[in-house]
Amino acid sequence: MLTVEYISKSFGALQAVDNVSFEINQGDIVGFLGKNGAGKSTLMRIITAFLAPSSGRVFIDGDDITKHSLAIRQKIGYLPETPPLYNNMTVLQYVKFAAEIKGVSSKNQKHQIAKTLEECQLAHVKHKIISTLSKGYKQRVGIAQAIIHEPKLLILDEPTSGLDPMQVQQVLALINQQREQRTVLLSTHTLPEIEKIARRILMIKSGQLIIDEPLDTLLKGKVPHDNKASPMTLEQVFINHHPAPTLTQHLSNL
Ligand SMILES: Nc1ncnc2c1ncn2[C@@H]1O[C@H](COP(=O)(O)OP(=O)(O)OP(=O)(O)O)[C@@H](O)[C@H]1O
Repeated sequence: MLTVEYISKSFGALQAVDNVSFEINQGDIVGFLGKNGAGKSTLMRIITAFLAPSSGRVFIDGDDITKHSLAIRQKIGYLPETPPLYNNMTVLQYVKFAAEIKGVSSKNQKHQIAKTLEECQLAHVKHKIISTLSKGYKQRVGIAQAIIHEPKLLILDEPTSGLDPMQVQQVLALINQQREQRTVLLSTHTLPEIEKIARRILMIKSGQLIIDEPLDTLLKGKVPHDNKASPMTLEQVFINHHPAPTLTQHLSNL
């Protein structure tokens, strides 16, 4: 359903995304991993048509996103790293506003808003002003605006960032519920948690895609440059691909 073909993006001399290609099928939950600055947000912004690539193309259901951008946006729900919330609105006002700008028909709005508030466990705070909510609730409001129009593809940029452990569990449970209805691509640094819900892992390093594998295969363990295989956690996989610099390398970077 999502095809990313040879995407590159430069900011001046910086190559933020470097010739990345992958496909995601309907119904997958895909964890998108990488160090800070690896290029995750940039790629997500390109997939959601918020940013134009320097080269390459993105297709959703076979349609080039640059050529069908309005229709395509209807198929995508996007939660950026900083949720686009209006803090002085109530939850209900904001979700209604999101429904309107995303083209939910007035006939369906009441039902759709109630369904989304229920799904995101926000019904009991619907009359609260967003600025008064905890970060976990705010993140769920961010997810509500992303799914209000029933998109087929949900792109979530670090949805668990800055949340306490309970809030992380709640947000991940909500994301996990989405698997029945949508394809989900989410970036995160909470690796033990993503290990519980993702089916597939993409890892990006310095703008390049270095891993695109089913989670099960990845956790069977294959140490780079080594033939040995032993089960490992996602955290170990990540660390193996991001070895700490040697003292000499560290000093030469100073
Ligand atoms: N608008 C921009 N102008 C210039 N450089 C940018 C811009 N957006 C991103 N970058 C740079 O591109 C690189 C990739 O950034 P990006 O935000 O995509 O990384 P990331 O993997 O999402 O990191 P994080 O986990 O910290 O959010 C970084 O070096 C960043 O500083």
